[in-house]
Amino acid sequence: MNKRKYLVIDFDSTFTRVEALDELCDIAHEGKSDKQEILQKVKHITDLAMEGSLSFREALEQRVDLLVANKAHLAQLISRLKEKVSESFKRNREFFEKHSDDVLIISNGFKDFITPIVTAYGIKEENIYANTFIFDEEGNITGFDHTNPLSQAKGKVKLMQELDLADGQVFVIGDGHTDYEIREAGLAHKFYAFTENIERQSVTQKADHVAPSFDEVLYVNKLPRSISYPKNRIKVLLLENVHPNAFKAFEEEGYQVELYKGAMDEAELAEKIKGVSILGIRSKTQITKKVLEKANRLMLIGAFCIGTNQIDLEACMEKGVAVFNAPYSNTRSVVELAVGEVIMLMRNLPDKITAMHQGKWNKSATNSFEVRGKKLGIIGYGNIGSQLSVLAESMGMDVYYYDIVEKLALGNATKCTSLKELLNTVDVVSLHVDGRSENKNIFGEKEFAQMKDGAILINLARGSVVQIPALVHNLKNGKLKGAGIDVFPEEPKNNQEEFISELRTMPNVILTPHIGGSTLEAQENIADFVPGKLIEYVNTGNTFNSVNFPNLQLPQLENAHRLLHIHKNVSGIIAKINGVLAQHNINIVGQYLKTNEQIGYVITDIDKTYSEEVIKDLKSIEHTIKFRILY
Ligand SMILES: NC(=O)C1=CN([C@@H]2O[C@H](COP(=O)(O)OP(=O)(O)OC[C@H]3O[C@@H](n4cnc5c(N)ncnc54)[C@H](O)[C@@H]3O)[C@@H](O)[C@H]2O)C=CC1
Ligand SMILES: O=C(O)CCC(=O)C(=O)O
Repeated sequence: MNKRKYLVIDFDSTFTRVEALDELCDIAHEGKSDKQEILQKVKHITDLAMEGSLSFREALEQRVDLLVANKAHLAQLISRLKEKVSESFKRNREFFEKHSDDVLIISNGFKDFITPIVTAYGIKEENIYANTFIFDEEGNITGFDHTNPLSQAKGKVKLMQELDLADGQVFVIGDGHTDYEIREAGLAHKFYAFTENIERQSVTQKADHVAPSFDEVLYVNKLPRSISYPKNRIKVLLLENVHPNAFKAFEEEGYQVELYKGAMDEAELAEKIKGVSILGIRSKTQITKKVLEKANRLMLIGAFCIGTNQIDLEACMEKGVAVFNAPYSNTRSVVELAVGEVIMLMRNLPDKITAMHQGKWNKSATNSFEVRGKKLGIIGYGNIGSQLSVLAESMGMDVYYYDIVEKLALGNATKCTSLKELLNTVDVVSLHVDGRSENKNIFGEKEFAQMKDGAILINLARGSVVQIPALVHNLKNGKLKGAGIDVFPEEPKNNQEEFISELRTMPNVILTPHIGGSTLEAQENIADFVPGKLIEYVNTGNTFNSVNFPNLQLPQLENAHRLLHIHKNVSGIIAKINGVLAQHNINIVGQYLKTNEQIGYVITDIDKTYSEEVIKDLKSIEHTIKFRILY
């Protein structure tokens, strides 16, 4: 038979985010000149007691003496504490209401302010154990009831002995040493160090389990809870120095986040990816089958950039890993760099600048031209290419473009029907195709030969697109006037590795370390955009804008549980899902399906009551890739 489970919960810094006596002191000393000094003293005493370096009785006496508070201050404190209930307790109100017989508040604080706060959550008044203040006739706090065991050292232990909860399992949840003492005395089965508000190493190291939220306690004990999966269990790994806003967004959501400056190679990442639910990368990290094989918990990859050619999107799909990118956030930055390079190269500036640094004064107009009236050829008229078109035209350039799909010309741009036509026509070629595998090496000797003599090449797209030996050859033989290259077939993994390329030291060549999108604005935009997409997928299942999943935009989940089923795209899966639900008499509130060639994604919102059996049956439908429940 399942034993009864008692939850013994601390109040200060656990049920509420704050220490109530600190708050009371703050209220009572409002407007007084020594407020800060007294507050610091009270906080210091609280910390000493929590860490176990000062006996509780002594700490309590010292703090109550410093308070100088009265009943009116207590009323203000209660209003303040109502706003400061810990988030994970707040969202599990239903649990307290339904399990009120098994929840006990045992605190070294005071009933005078604890009772109104916790009873509002359905906790029974008779299950609240705490101290009580003594007041004088004017309502001033003059002391506390010294006979109460909770006002004494090891008070919680004494009280637990008196309570005798031997008919059940006892789980203590708290942030302080006095909570651990119950477990130490053998009066609890487990001590959960609660770290949602404060983490004390002296306490966590003694705990059976560290609980960053109350959801965690409920989850590990298989108790009903308001959210399907504790957010603190979601591990996020961010590589390649993504902007700190991304770290902040995930941390604020309650996830565990780890940040690395550089990229990782396959072996390193295959090791590191274990246990990670969300991976954030930029353009350097290769997500291969080998990495994915080791990714035992991975549900999401965020590309903090535009290109996703570094990710094996199909393998991700087969594993049920959704991928999102930032399709617009850095486009302007790339366009501005392209514009700058067109001007620089037309004026032969890289050579002029190098000469000046060597002390050579070469004032001459030879080989220097305006961009006005020159012909710019854009290959790949997507988000970047078309934006460049507009800016280049505004500088007086004649724009030509070539794309493999039909694209509407912006402004006065001229569409070319073949790559050859474009190459034969223009003075500057700027590459803005994506890094799909078909684009590997598409620009080689044949294409250079089709360019006008003295033309310029700019590649801010992908290093795999241009054949470097052919580029070097055509720079050396003077066919090209110059080049601006930001991306390379082999790029260093981090800023410590050397950049090795035949292009180094070539005349009139701008070499940049893949920084087309590296402006503070772009990185901030990306870090504001991508985490939002990933968090939304975790919380709602929304895949709108995913680059590899069928795109489903979903309504808010209200008063229902959501079943997310990812499966191989074979016929009859939705019928099987509905068959299981019908067999268990479950009412479907809403259902959404989208497929692509490889996978199907079905979302089913159902009434809240169902058994574990339903979940087991849904998970075991043949061809299921991933299944999860959301509430
Ligand atoms: N250097 C850097 O830091 C950055 C580089 N990029 C690169 O720029 C690429 C383009 O970005 P967006 O314009 O946002 O992508 P996009 O997807 O909007 O545009 C790419 C365009 O290229 C066309 N295309 C593909 N292959 C082609 C081919 N062989 N010939 C002609 N057209 C072809 C596509 O049809 C599409 O219209 C990204 O995929 C990424 O690789 C993007 C951002 C920063
Ligand atoms: O900034 C980066 O790391 C990569 C930029 C890029 O190439 C992209 O957005 O596709």
